[in-house]
Amino acid sequence: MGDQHNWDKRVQPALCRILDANLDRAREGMRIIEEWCRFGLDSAELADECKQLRQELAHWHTMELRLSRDTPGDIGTELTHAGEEKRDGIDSVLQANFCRVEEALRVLEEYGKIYHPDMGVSFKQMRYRVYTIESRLLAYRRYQLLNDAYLYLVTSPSDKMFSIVEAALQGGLKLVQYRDKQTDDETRLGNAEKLCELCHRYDALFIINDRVDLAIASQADGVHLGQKDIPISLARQLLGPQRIIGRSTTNPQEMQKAIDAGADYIGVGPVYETPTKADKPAAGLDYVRHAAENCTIPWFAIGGIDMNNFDDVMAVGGERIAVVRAIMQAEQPTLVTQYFLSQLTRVQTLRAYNILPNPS
Ligand SMILES: Cc1ncc(COP(=O)(O)OP(=O)(O)O)c(N)n1
Ligand SMILES: Cc1nc(C(=O)O)sc1CCOP(=O)(O)O
Ligand SMILES: [Mg+2]
Repeated sequence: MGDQHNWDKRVQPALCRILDANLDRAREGMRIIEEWCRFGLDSAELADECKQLRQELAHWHTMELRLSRDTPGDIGTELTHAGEEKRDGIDSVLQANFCRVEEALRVLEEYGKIYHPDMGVSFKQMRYRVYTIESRLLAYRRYQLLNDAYLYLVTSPSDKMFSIVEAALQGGLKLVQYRDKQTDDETRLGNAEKLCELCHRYDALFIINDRVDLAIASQADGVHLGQKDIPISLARQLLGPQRIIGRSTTNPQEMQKAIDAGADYIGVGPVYETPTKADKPAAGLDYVRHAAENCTIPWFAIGGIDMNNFDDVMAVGGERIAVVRAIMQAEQPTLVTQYFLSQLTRVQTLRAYNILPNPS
């Protein structure tokens, strides 16, 4: 009986300290995530969900738990590891804090079960809500980046592929597609993983041409499918709602079908004949005009676009462009990227002020 009493006297304060420390950890982590949802993504809905979770955590953070705190006597305050000091960008801040919150909630769930009958279930539910926020936040961010991307680089095989892509990213590019019809799958997967890491380092989206399996394996942000690739509905089943799916279109019927099937963006082309896709006859500027008037999702004019004919594409309503050779074969990919981006912004601004008439 005496032993039991002594044991309880030791366990109870330790339990309270564990719960107090992990409630703090979870609340702080949630706050960091909430700030990004609010100021970085402008998402009132996600910020509100984070806030509600913080409030539920606060509800469990009772005076008894707070009073158990003994910071000077906590041997853990001195313990850090290298990973805590290093953050490469927003993604790594968010990832670190999601891990922190999820771990803390797991600790709260396990130890909470012996402190209060409702604690285990409550923290388990919170942990699943955090997983959902994590997935939604990733998807939200992807779609926001897609919406903001006006220039799309589609790669072609080159010994200098990585340095060209990096140069374009340094110029401000935010959307890259890995297109490679020549290499074996092992090399393709290796290239895709490397490009994905590179793009994410620059906060840019990474899409894979044709191959859903490689998109999943390389953690790409999405896939681009042509008319002869698998249907969008199947790709959606495989990729889920959080990854981007693009579709090539050559005429108004294909455009409408892609929109109805749930494509996130479409390619509109080939605007001009192009050696990069020699087997496809040009769809021409009329199709660009049609897309400008009717397309309800982001669309990229593609095929033979360069600095010389850029204005012609804009004159019929072009808003976003996708290019291969114009950047992959440029002597100065950073400068060409900057040129296109500045021109695309200029067109947007002139249209917003009605200075550049919208084509009829
Ligand atoms: C942005 C963009 N638009 C169109 C295409 C062409 O896709 P597809 O018709 O499947 O032809 P391939 O590129 O696979 O030869 C694209 N890749 N990207
Ligand atoms: C890959 C591709 N798809 C096209 C389509 O219209 O579907 S045109 C194209 C190639 C575009 O290359 P470049 O910018 O070198 O002309
Ligand atoms: Mg294809």
